[in-house]
Amino acid sequence: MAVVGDLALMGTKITTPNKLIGKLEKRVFGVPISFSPKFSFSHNKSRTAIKAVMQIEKIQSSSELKGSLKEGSLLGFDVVSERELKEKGFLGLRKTKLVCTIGPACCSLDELEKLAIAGMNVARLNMCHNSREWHQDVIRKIQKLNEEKGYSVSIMIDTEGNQIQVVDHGSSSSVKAEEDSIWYFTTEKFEGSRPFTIQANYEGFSEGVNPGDEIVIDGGMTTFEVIERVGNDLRCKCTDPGLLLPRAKLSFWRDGKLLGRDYDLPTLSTKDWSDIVFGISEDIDFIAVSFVKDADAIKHLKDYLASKSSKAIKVLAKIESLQSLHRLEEIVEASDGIMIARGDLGVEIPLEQIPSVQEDITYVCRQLNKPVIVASQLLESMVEYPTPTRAEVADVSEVVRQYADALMLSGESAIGSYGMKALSVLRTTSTRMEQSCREESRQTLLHQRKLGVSLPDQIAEQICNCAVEMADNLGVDAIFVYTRHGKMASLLSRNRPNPPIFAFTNDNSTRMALNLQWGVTPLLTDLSDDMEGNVKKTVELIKAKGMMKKDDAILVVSDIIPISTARAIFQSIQVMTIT
Ligand SMILES: Nc1ncnc2c1ncn2[C@@H]1O[C@H](COP(=O)(O)OP(=O)(O)OP(=O)(O)O)[C@@H](O)[C@H]1O
Ligand SMILES: CC(=O)C(=O)O
Ligand SMILES: [K+]
Ligand SMILES: [Mg+2]
Repeated sequence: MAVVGDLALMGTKITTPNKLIGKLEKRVFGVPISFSPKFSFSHNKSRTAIKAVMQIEKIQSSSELKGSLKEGSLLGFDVVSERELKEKGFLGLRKTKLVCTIGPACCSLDELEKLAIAGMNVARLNMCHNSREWHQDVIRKIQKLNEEKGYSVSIMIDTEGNQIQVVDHGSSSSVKAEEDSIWYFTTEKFEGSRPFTIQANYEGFSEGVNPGDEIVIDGGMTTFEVIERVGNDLRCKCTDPGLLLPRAKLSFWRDGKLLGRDYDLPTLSTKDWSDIVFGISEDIDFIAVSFVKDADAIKHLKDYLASKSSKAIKVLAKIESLQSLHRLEEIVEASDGIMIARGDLGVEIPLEQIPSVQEDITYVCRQLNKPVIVASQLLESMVEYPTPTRAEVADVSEVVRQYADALMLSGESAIGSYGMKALSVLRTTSTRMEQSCREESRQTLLHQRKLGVSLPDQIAEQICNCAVEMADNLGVDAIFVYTRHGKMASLLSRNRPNPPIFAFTNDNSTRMALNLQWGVTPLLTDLSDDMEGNVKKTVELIKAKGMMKKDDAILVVSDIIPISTARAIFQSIQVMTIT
């Protein structure tokens, strides 16, 4: 071991394998590692010493490691990551996660397995559609694939939510509204055919709506002008002809602005609660809450889950209304992640605002360390056609360039004829853009919107910020993190490092939650209080699978490991080379 310098902060000796000295001197010590003055490395809490130590040390040869292997130790690599790693090496692992909406076009065991093989990390079930039995069947098929065939696909349910929409427009398919045709909007149920009548789902839909206001269908598919009120009903003229689809969404506008009406509809309806209870009983991993207005519903649901489910089901807030944009930060803070639901968002804000709103939400999520999914119409043309438009590929690339955690398919996989192809377009496009981001050293650009020292746990945040800076500067092959609840893994991911992050956890719900996190490959394994033992064991297991070779360099970050005797919490960064 060679001593290359003191880290002035703590007077800790920094030691490093000889191979890395050159790189270290030039690239780590050449670039100042800055620490916030607020940050203190060592302080005492009553009866608990918290100590953060940064050490770089060489871990010795494989024969030494072998001795620490416990018989029967397992390393929960999913078959897809394992294959990808063997084929493409550490740097070839895709970082951006992929979510697929499951629907009639992809719900057989065989089709679900094909999606899993093609890289689906999370399966989304939209509770707006289909029966309870259908959803249960899909969930069980995915769990069967995970258990019996070694995949690791997380399951998300997406609530129906409360929104104003068409329940009946006189047809089971789409209906054309012609220019100047007169239509009746009502909540009254009608039997059989009643031409030019649209039944809305909510009694109060016309409250506060005046003659002269506009009803916009599905964000601009068709537009009507209100001519008169007849009781609760509205008589309207079609001013912009177009299509009325089943379950089309209605929004109300005055003088070019959305009519901001508080409908007094709860974010989670009775049906949503019943779907949530169902989801808990089926052991799902994520609940995406539709039409979130503020943080209250999210907090309420999280409290409920904490009391009802032993597993940590993650709650994602869908940003798809104007109201949610006004309360963005509090919603992001309260939730475990965000979905930018561009479909409904485009009903509430002008379409040209979506790209910048998407960028802003993505930025807030990274600052607050919450994973973010960009959803809807990424490859919409592929619902019908086998190739995407160039503009769609450019959109997907832009999402990847913005470092969103995940991309989502909706109709493309649920009802489209080319779901597998669409997933493969997401995979190849994201891999390509990730590669060019690395090549162009976009880290520099990334740092222009520098991560602040903003999170409550400053020690963990600083350790992870420094660890990623080191990992990139040293050009290590992988980052290993040992984490029980996934916090350190997500803090590393937040910095969007060049090398992949292998997150070793002993908690299966942490593993399934990390499936949504950019650049993280979660692995289920036993963890003991002996940090050194954990590292040795996992390295050896990965070596045994032929995934690591001599001279590979790995940066190791450990989460909070209680050392029983000292009652201390120990967090560290280590660098090791495989000999
Ligand atoms: N489980 C399902 N069964 C039948 N059709 C489905 C199912 N899931 C999705 N679809 C179909 O796929 C299309 C797109 O799916 P998705 O649910 O993602 O869109 P969405 O309506 O924009 O979502 P949301 O209602 O959450 O805003 C839907 O219009 C629906 O026709
Ligand atoms: C995904 C979704 O709910 C939307 O885009 O509206
Ligand atoms: K939904
Ligand atoms: Mg929606």
